[in-house]
Amino acid sequence: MKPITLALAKGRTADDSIKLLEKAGVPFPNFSYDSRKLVFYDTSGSIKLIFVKAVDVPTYVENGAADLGIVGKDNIMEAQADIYEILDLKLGKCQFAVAGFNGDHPQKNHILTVASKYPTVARNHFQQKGVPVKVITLNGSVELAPIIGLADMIVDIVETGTTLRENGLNVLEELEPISTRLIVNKASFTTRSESVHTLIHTLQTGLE
Ligand SMILES: Nc1ncnc2c1ncn2[C@@H]1O[C@H](COP(=O)(O)OP(=O)(O)OP(=O)(O)O)[C@@H](O)[C@H]1O
Ligand SMILES: O=P(O)(O)OC[C@H]1O[C@H](OP(=O)(O)OP(=O)(O)O)[C@H](O)[C@@H]1O
Repeated sequence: MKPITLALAKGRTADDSIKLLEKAGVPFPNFSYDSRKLVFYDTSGSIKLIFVKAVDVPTYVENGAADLGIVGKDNIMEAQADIYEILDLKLGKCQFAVAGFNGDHPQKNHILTVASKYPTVARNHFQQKGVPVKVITLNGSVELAPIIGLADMIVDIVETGTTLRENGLNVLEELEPISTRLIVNKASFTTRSESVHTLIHTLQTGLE
């Protein structure tokens, strides 16, 4: 039978995700960070793991290039992809937050500028509050934006709080808790039901 394809997010949660799969009884013995390989198979040959940039995992899954994906809730929310979110794998725990300088009082008629690696999340948050903002998209070092005056505040991930603290910023508002999730392509959920459900069940067992 054709293997099912699992897209695994590269980056800081990859190692724990591989360990979780291994604990659940799905080892990828050839997986190695040292090689430049991007495709791996489990021992049974029934799961094809593709190693992709975290931000791209929802795209692979939504378009059926992968049947399942392991990726952070941050990237799922930003992508707004039409997929099923099935399991909380409880890895990579952090939180979305609005951050800035405490005591900043925006002047009247001044439209707030918000910098973020997650422009859709930022826009949606302020839209829901009815606060008009201009969103500036950055790809990293987002905490720099309020310091150098590029933005009034940021929407970013906070884990330990060290990056905010070391840059003199504070959490102004706590948003969605983030963790790594298992996502599934909607068509695969039905057409590859048996293989998909076996992997879901296996991962569930690994979480216990
Ligand atoms: N402190 C943290 N900062 C960023 N992401 C975190 C943190 N803690 C957990 N995560 C989770 O880890 C995932 C991968 O983060 P990582 O920074 O490795 O990837 P990335 O955002 O694609 O990085 P880059 O584009 O800088 O390579 C995030 O999507 C998030 O779900
Ligand atoms: O609360 P903390 O434990 O300090 O973690 C949060 C920081 O980690 C992430 O940055 P990352 O290391 O991915 O760097 P980049 O986004 O600047 O590339 C995130 O964007 C914050 O800057």
